[in-house]
Amino acid sequence: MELPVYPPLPTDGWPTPTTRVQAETEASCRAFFIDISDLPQEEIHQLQKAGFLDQDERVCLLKDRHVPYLAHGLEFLPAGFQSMDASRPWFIYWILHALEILDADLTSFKAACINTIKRCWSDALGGGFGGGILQLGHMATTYASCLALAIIGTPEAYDVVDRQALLAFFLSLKDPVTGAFHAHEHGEVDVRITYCVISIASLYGILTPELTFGVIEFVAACQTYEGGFGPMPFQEAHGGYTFSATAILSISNAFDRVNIPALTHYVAFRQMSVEGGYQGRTNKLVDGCYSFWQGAVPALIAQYTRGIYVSDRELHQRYILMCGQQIEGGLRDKPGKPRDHYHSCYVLSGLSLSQHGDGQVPIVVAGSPDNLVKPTHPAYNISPDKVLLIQAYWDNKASHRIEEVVESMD
Ligand SMILES: CC(C)=CCC/C(C)=C/CC/C(C)=C/COP(=O)(O)OP(=O)(O)O
Ligand SMILES: [Zn+2]
Repeated sequence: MELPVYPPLPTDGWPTPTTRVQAETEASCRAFFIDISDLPQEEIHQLQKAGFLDQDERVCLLKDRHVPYLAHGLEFLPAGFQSMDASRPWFIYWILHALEILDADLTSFKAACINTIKRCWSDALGGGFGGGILQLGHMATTYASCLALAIIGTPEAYDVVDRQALLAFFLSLKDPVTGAFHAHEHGEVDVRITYCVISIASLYGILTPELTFGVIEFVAACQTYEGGFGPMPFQEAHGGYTFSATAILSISNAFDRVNIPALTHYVAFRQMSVEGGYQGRTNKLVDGCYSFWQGAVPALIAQYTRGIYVSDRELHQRYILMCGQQIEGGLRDKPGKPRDHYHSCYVLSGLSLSQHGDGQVPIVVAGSPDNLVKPTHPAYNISPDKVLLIQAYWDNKASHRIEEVVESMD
């Protein structure tokens, strides 16, 4: 008689449920990796008619379907998204950024986006932008609001932000023990929220020593034995936090404070060898949003990886194009999952980074050459031009202010 194994193994023949779902995911991706040379001519014609293949039988980014899906999301959300009423600035950021990557015209949305974000400022409730009108200010929705205004990129948009009130809001949520930041009063403290503060403060010209005090020490303490970063010291490394930590280090020019070879190893091994996309953490499944959260790291550390860009960019783009697109428009986590605006934003951001790298490596465009999209800044995830524009805007204001003071002294 065969002896039992404690605890009992699953009865479906797989050693663990994790092994089973990984194998299922690989199989579902393989089904999408069409080898054109294997297809009958009739099927090729159908895929060309559907817009998925171009005349030369190369896979296409369905720009003409993603743009209307995204634009429609600003004006209408299905009932199933009701719980997202506390995420209005997030929708605005996700959609505007995805549209800017696709080089769509944002003009007709700008005024209503500015009006919505303006009304989310939470004056009576302690400052910050909330997730909706009359909602408590929160660091994550403040981050999304300020990024959306930076994408809109006009003085009217920038001036929605009272920078002194914003700085006061940030400082009110600084944790005196760790130097990191709370998401809201009594809320969680982690490296993601700290990234929200550091990136917005650096875009809005308010990155003061009081704000940055202790931040790099906190970030360095979040690096784990795997080489990635967790939300807090001694917690599991994950793509969302690894991006946040790496972007803070990039903005602060502080890579000398962490173990870069370990980080390089971590991010290189989060790219899945069969699927081509990224997993969020070790032994978990591929997901399109990590095309950005993990996929930004090779760009952020490119100058420290001895001329090697630590991502297989062709394989990555194959995952995005063949597994990440919904044929009706919109992008997704993986085959079998429905499209949504969060994934549309981060899958396209990941595609852009995979194509452009850190801006110093040659561009790689998999599939049709028309798949080329606009670049995104790997640390801020808005257009690099919009980063320069907003930073120049505050610099100019500061120099005008200095001129006024000097003139008043004459
Ligand atoms: C700047 C900013 C707002 C950053 C957000 C970063 C981010 C995406 C964090 C993810 C947090 C997390 C622990 C997800 C795990 O979810 P899961 O267990 O469902 O997913 P998994 O299986 O892929 O790990
Ligand atoms: Zn995801």
